Amino acid sequence: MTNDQLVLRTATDDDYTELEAHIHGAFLDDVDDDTADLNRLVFEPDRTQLMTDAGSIVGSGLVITRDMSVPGAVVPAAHVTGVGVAATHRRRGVLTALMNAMLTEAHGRGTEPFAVLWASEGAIYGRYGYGLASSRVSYEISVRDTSVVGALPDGARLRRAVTRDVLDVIVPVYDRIRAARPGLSSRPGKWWEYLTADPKAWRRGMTAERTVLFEDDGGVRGYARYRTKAGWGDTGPDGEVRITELLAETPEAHAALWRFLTTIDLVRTVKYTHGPVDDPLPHLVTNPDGLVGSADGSLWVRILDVAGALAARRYAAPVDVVLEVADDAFPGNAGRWRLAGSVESAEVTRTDAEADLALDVRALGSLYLGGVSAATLAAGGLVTERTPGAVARTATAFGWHRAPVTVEIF
Ligand SMILES: CC(=O)SCCNC(=O)CCNC(=O)[C@H](O)C(C)(C)COP(=O)(O)OP(=O)(O)OC[C@H]1O[C@@H](n2cnc3c(N)ncnc32)[C@H](O)[C@@H]1OP(=O)(O)O
Repeated sequence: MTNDQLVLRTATDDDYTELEAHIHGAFLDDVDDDTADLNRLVFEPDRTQLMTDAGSIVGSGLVITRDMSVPGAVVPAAHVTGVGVAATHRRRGVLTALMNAMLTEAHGRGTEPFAVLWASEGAIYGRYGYGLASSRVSYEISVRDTSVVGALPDGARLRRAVTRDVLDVIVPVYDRIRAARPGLSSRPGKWWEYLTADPKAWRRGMTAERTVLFEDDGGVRGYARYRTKAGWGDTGPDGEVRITELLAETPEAHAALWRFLTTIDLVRTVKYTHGPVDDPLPHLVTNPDGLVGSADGSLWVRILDVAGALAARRYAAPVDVVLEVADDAFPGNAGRWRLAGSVESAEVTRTDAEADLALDVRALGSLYLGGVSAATLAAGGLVTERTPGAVARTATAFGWHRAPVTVEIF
């Protein structure tokens, strides 16, 4: 027994200031005067769940309304963030209550067939039906050992700018790339304003953010947002470039942006933490050994509506398969589903037919963005093959020609 007076409720606009302090506290930080109002730009109080104790906030979970690209489609997805429980109130089920409330609200809308989040710690979210669905590659590039060489194509040029001054040209580039790349999120409303606000507190010892644009006859075809830091060591200059995001629509733009970033005078190290696992960079540099890359998990997907989610995406090869799904939290997802899909269309219906594959909703979340193979999960015992050959067929169909990537931690 405790003396807690815990109340679970939806936030209002008036909760903002206390909520900011609470979330910063949960993440071991203080609210900075410069940034205190920034999150308000993207705050959705009516989708924010709070736990209060005697009226004070002790737990939070935010859902943000955005779309996410999936194989062959762009789908509304509940973007879950701002999860924090006060250190005084941990390990007694507050997160579980908040997560149930967030997922129930998103499920009840009927428009978001899945929820997605970045985990602060990978051990937390599997229990709520989230599956690890993508990885990112973090590069630390020693530019003395490797770089991208070559010249700008005729008619092409690079231009440097303050990011906020060139939103009119980079937003369309982002949106065109996003439409075809699983894992990228829409940036509706004030998202761009928020992401490019560039307050000092976000710089962590680096310069203000700059953007380099690649332009050719077709207009702006790629950009990289980045910061620099001067440094001097015993053997001379030791500067650093940190890339915020790099997006290119053409091979020329991709190569030119990386060439620029890996050949800036006085720079010895280039860091980027949002590389896609299928980035051509290792094949372009003069020496791939100079690219120190480590992959770790990024997006976690929770399927809220099996039929809606599977019908929303497309499949790399024709597939006709019966999936038997287990889902304790949302029983409407459980049972057998027949998926008939291809690159053009997908249909999902309830069926009594024998299952070809059996899997938990968590495994389905891992498969959803096309970044984790059904064969990998089957090898781990997380997908069970009931019909011989079903894993191979499903692995091919659920895969995609571009790996999921996310260039922003939301
Ligand atoms: C999407 C995002 O926003 S990610 C950010 C998550 N937030 C943070 O990391 C901030 C610091 N941490 C916290 O605020 C809290 O510890 C939280 C939110 C991670 C967990 O909140 P709690 O209220 O303690 O979780 P709750 O008591 O509901 O735990 C539910 C289960 O998760 C487990 N769990 C909770 N946190 C962790 C963790 N960090 N690592 C492993 N297991 C965990 C609990 O042991 C419990 O397990 P059980 O179901 O087997 O009993």
